[in-house]
Amino acid sequence: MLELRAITAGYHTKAPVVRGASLTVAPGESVGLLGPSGCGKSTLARVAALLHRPDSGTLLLDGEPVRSWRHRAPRAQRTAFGVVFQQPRLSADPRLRLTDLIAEPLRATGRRGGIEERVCELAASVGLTPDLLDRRPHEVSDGQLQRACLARALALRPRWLICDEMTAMLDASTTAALVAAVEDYRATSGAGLLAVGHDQVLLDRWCDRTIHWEDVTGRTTPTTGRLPQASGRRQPSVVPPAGER
Ligand SMILES: Nc1ncnc2c1ncn2[C@@H]1O[C@H](COP(=O)(O)OP(=O)(O)OP(=O)(O)O)[C@@H](O)[C@H]1O
Repeated sequence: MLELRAITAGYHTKAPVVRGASLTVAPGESVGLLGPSGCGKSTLARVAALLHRPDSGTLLLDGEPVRSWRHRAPRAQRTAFGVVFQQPRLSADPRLRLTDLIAEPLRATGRRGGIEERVCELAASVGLTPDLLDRRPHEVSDGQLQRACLARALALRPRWLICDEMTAMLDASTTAALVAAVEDYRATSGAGLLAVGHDQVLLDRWCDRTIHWEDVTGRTTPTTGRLPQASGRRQPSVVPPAGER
């Protein structure tokens, strides 16, 4: 269980951007987090992934309070998370070939043997063809680079996936392919998912439940279900609804 309780966090202690946020993701559950731009979703997602220390509040991982963040967190906790961000070009070292980008977590955790095979397996799981693996980030499209970033996030077989607007820059078919790759991984691993985004249609179709920022900060109860017709936004037919996968 991943539990955030009354988290307050930000970049200046006198002016936190997240105040008293609480949410829970059960093992194997997929939760969508919706909210307007700038409300603090990414900050909260970074707290959940142990990448940003909160000013106050509690993060419980399988019932154990997390006491350290970033490199100070125990390896077993750090590697329990796979994180994919919105902008792959900001999270990929431009000097690395995609094969080395995907292998980064394997090398960082001291794996010696079988790295090449594991990279090939991961690349295939996200739909990256072998010819792309020798290229550097500037030689591939945003969608191809995001596939590599997802493969990197899956490299250590995380128990929790945090996807922070993973598909915001991508077209419908690449979005569908990435969501399918995440769901295939979750189906075999039982990993839980926190998917942050602006697109309620996508999150409703992808996740078991969708929570709104106001709910996370404590005023109403979580919601599920479909976007009202009045929104006027089309549902991307390429992403099967939760429950039909
Ligand atoms: N590293 C940082 N230093 C200072 N302020 C920051 C930093 N990162 C984000 N902020 C500020 O914190 C607030 C919340 O940002 P955050 O990225 O968490 O919001 P968000 O809901 O994810 O937004 P979006 O949907 O546009 O990505 C914003 O006002 C932003 O300007």
